[in-house]
Amino acid sequence: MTEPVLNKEQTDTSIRITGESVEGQETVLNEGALSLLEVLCREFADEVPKLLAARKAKQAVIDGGSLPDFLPETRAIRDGDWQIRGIPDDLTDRRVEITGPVDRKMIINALNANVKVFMADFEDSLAPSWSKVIEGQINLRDAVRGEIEFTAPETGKHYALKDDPAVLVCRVRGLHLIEKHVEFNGKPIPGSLFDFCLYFYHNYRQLLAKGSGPYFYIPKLESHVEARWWAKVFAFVEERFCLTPGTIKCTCLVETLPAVFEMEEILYELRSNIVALNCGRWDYIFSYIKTLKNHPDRVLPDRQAVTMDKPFLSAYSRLLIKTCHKRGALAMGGMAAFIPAKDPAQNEAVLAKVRGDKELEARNGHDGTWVAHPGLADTAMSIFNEYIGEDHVNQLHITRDVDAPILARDLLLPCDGERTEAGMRLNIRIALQYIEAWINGNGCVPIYGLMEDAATAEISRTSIWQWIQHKQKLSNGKLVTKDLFKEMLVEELANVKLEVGPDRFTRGSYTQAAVLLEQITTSDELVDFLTLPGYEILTQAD
Ligand SMILES: CC(=O)SCCNC(=O)CCNC(=O)[C@H](O)C(C)(C)COP(=O)(O)OP(=O)(O)OC[C@H]1O[C@@H](n2cnc3c(N)ncnc32)[C@H](O)[C@@H]1OP(=O)(O)O
Ligand SMILES: O=CC(=O)O
Ligand SMILES: [Mg+2]
Repeated sequence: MTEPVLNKEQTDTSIRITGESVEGQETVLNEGALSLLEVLCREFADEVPKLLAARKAKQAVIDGGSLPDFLPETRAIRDGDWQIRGIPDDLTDRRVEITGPVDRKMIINALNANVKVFMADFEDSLAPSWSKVIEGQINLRDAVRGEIEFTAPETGKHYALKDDPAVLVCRVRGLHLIEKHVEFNGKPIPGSLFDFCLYFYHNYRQLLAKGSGPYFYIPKLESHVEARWWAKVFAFVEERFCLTPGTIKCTCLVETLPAVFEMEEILYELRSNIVALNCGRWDYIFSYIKTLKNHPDRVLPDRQAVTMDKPFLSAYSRLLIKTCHKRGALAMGGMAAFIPAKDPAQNEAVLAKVRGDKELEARNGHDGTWVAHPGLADTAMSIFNEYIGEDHVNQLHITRDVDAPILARDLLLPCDGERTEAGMRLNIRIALQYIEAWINGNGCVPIYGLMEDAATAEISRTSIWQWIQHKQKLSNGKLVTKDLFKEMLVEELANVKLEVGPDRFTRGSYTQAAVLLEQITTSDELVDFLTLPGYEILTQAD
């Protein structure tokens, strides 16, 4: 049965759609979905600015010289004997998950890849223009119904789902992002509520009917109070749709420094709905820079030197595993940013790096990992197969009980490594090219053989900001200043022009990207997320 269609600005609810019409939007912006969106906004939207303000208040204390620590007031939760509610059958084996934006062709490729799960991303890898967000929901709706097909206009190649596709998990936007094309009572609504509402509403019945369920990845949480907000959203929706409590399942990324100190509490707040935590290492590194931005002894080296074997990152991975397994939750690893190279010899080197990274995760006791590209799925799969063995489907039995306790100071250890001119210039070129892609609607791009998305690019631009603020000397003795950065920016913009060629450069928005990069790198206040000013540019014509 088709539901009534609502056109731009014509709802009888307090929800107002201000975005331009997108082809096919009537299938996802229908009366039922908008009516759920309205109640969700009425119940929960007002709390989001308060949660964001609480982040700022906590940050002010750390900026004043304190370091993050485990919370004394929640000790009883950490000491208590409790478990999460349980893991549905189709989420017990997550040894390899592919991630990718909600582009139609990529969704089909991802669901067909040799992986257990596909994380369909409205976050780090998506520049959330109105059309991309709506098309993404249409694509996922079609995918859930097994009706997704695509023919590439350039090649004529036809894409369709194979039998037995990967399990679908939808990553919604973080709490800091708004969806400005939808207003509730005259104000833009939280992007997270929009993504959650549409994916849930259009797919929960079909997913449950085939033995799966409405599964979500929740990004960039900073506290258990934010987790409580999500728990309330889930419980509210379950009750409204007469679903058994715990039908909605989520995996939370632990990808901010504040959140690593509240992992037990996050699991506890969401214990009815949560099945796993995930080491979102790239945002975590970005958050380490951001959270400790006033601490001169915590300045990071070149981005390439910040690898998962560094003590502070190793402590993060091991504590996450220990915490999850104690509570019956899975502990997912993260993303190696390498992507396959066309040249076979170079590709061997890429696969060796991916193998090393995945072995470290599997050896630590992670239950699964992420790959950015189907060409890496077999490599990750073979490593996790080896560690998980024939008798298990995950590593929940690895409790890490014999490890020495992991303390706050382990999570906060400074990271050694050089700060080089080459590293600074590379950060500039990466940030420039990524911002240029993002403001033109492409949230994930290959740059110099690596996958770059919002999280990796944040590291590049905040590293430079941090080096300027803390008057770092590069390994060649040069002092990092705003002026040095500006000089390098001009030079690296010229280098990017040489690399991409004059045609691409002229067609693109590199100068606009350089202006934004200069603003956010030389401002004394650290801009919270590059996607906030980026979103203004991305949507300025709307
Ligand atoms: C920090 C984090 O949050 S990590 C999570 C967010 N990041 C991501 O999800 C990264 C997703 N990955 C990607 O977007 C892409 O792999 C990129 C942009 C890095 C590279 O893309 P491309 O340059 O197009 O890769 P390439 O040309 O090698 O692709 C080959 C094929 O694999 C497909 N492919 C590549 N990556 C993916 C993916 N993640 N999912 C599905 N299909 C993919 C391409 O669509 C292409 O298909 P085709 O041969 O049918 O045309
Ligand atoms: O979302 C993942 C990350 O590494 O950031
Ligand atoms: Mg992230």
